[in-house]
Amino acid sequence: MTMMGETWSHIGSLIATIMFLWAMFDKYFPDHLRSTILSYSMKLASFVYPYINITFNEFIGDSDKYMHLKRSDAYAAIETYLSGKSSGEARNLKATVVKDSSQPVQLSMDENEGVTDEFKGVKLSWTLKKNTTRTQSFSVFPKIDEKKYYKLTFHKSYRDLVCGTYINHVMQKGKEITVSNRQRKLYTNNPSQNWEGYKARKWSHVTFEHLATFDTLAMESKKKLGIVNDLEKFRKGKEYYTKIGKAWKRGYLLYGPPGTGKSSMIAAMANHLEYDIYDLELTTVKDNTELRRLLIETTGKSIIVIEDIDCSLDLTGQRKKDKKKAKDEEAKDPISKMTKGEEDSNTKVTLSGLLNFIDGLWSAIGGGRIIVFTTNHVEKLDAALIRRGRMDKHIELSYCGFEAFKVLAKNYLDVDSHPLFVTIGHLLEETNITPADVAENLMPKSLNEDAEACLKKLIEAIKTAKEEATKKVEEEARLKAEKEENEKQEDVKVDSSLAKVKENCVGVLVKEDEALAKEVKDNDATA
Ligand SMILES: Nc1ncnc2c1ncn2[C@@H]1O[C@H](COP(=O)(O)OP(=O)(O)OP(=O)(O)O)[C@@H](O)[C@H]1O
Ligand SMILES: [Mg+2]
Repeated sequence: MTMMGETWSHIGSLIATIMFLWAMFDKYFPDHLRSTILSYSMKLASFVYPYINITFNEFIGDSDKYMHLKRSDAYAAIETYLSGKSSGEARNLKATVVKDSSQPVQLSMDENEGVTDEFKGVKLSWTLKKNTTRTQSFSVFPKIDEKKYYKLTFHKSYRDLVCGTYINHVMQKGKEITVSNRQRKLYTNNPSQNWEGYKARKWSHVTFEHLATFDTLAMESKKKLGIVNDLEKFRKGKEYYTKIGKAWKRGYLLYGPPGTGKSSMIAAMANHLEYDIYDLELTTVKDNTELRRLLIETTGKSIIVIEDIDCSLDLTGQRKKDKKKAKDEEAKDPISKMTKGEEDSNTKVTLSGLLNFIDGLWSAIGGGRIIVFTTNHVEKLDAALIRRGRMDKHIELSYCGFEAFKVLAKNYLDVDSHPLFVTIGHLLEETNITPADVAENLMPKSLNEDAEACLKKLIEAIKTAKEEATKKVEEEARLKAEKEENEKQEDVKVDSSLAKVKENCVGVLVKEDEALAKEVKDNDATA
C-alpha cells in the first residue's frame, strides 16, 4: 500500500494542482466556473488518491527558537507503539538506548521505512519521513535542519474511525508500553547536608527489584483480595477523586509483629500498581521545612513509605518532651530560653507538621500517590495520625495461619498438599509463629532436603516455638505471682510499721494527756 499509495498520491496531486492553477490564473474564467472547476479538481484528486495522510512531527513549538522546541509526546508514543511492529516488518531498523527501561535497547524503524497496522479490521499504514532543509547561519557551514515525522495513511472512508478512536488507541497503548517497560525506582532521602552543590539531590535511587507480589504474599485469600480490589479501585479512580474534589491519594497503615510481611506487602503493592517507592527515613529529616521540600520532589504514581512510624520519631511525645526540656532549661537560663524555646518547635518534624503534609496541597500534584505507614505497635500511635481519611485502610499483618502457610508451601516447595499439612494446620492454630519464621524453615538448606524434610523441619520449629511460648507464659505468670507476693509483703510491712507508728503516737498522746492532767491538777491545788 505504501509504494502504490505514494505513486497515486503524486499523480493525484499533480492533476489536482494543474487544474487548480489553471482555474486560478486563467483570467478568462468567470468566478462561478472557477469554483466549479476547483471543486471538481479536488474530487478528481480524491478519486485518484482516496487516502488521507496525517503527520506527527517529532518536535513541536517555535522552530526558530531551538530552546523552545519540545519533543512531542504523541511522536514518542507512536514510536513506542510501532517499535514491536517495526522489529517484525521493517528492513531498516534503528536501535536506541532507553534509560531506566527493562528493555534498554529499543528498536524502531529507520527513515523512509513503513509498517502496516490493523485496527477493527481496517488496514492503516505508518511511514517515518525526514525533511532536510539547509539554512544559512553565521557559521561558514550551512546549518542542516532535519525534521522527522510519522505519516499515517488510511482510506478516506475510515476518517471517523481513525480520528475518533484509532489515534487515541495508539497514544494510550504507546504510553502503556512505556510504563510497563520502565524500570521502577526505589528512592531514599539524602541527609540535608548533601542537598547543596553540584549534582546534589534530595533523593537517591536504585532500580526497584523486589520480587514480592500478591501471589507470593502469605495471608488469608479473602483479606488479600480485599486489598487488591482496593488498590484497583484507587488506580482507576482518578476521575472519581476529581469529581469529589479530593486529592488522588490513599493512606494505608500496616501493623503487626516483626516478620509478618509489612515490607513485603509494600513491595507487592508497588509491583501490582507499577509505582515507584519513596522510602522516607524521617530520622534524618531535620524539620518540617525539609520534610515539605522532600515531599514536593516526589513524583506521581508512587508509594511514599514511612516504616516503623512509632520509632522514626517520637511523634506523640515530641511536643511534650520539647516542652519539658524547654521548661528545665528556662529555669536555668530564663533569658536565652525566650527565643530558644520557639526555635525548638521549628527545628523538629512534628506530628502536626507530618499531618499537614499528608493532607497538604502537594499531594494533589501529579498522578496518584499512596502513603504507607508501618508499625509494630499500633497502640502507641496518636489517634490523629491514623484517623480514617488520613490512613484510609488499616491492615493487620499477623501470625501465620493455615491459609498463609499453604501459600508459603507453594512458593518455597511447590507443593499444594501433603499428609503433614494436617499436623501443621493443628499446630498453627495453637501457636504464634511469623510467616518469616515459617518461610525460613520451608527453605531447603541443601539439595538433599526435599519437601517432606522441610515440612518436618517446620513441624519441629512450630513445636519449639510452642514450648517456648508456654515457658514464656509460665515465666510471666511466675514473675507476676512473685511481684504480687512481694507487693503483699511490702503492704504487710507498711501496715506493721504504720501500726507501730500509731502505737507510738497513741503512747505519746496518752503521756501528753497525763502530763496535762497532772499540770491542771497541780495548778488547781496551788490555787
Ligand atoms: N506474609 C508474608 N508472605 C510472604 N513472605 C513473608 C510474609 N511475611 C514475612 N515473609 C518473609 O519474611 C521476610 C521478612 O518479612 P518482612 O520484612 O515483610 O516483615 P515485616 O513485617 O516488614 O517485619 P518488620 O516489622 O521487622 O519490618 C520476607 O523477606 C519474606 O521472605
Ligand atoms: Mg519491615
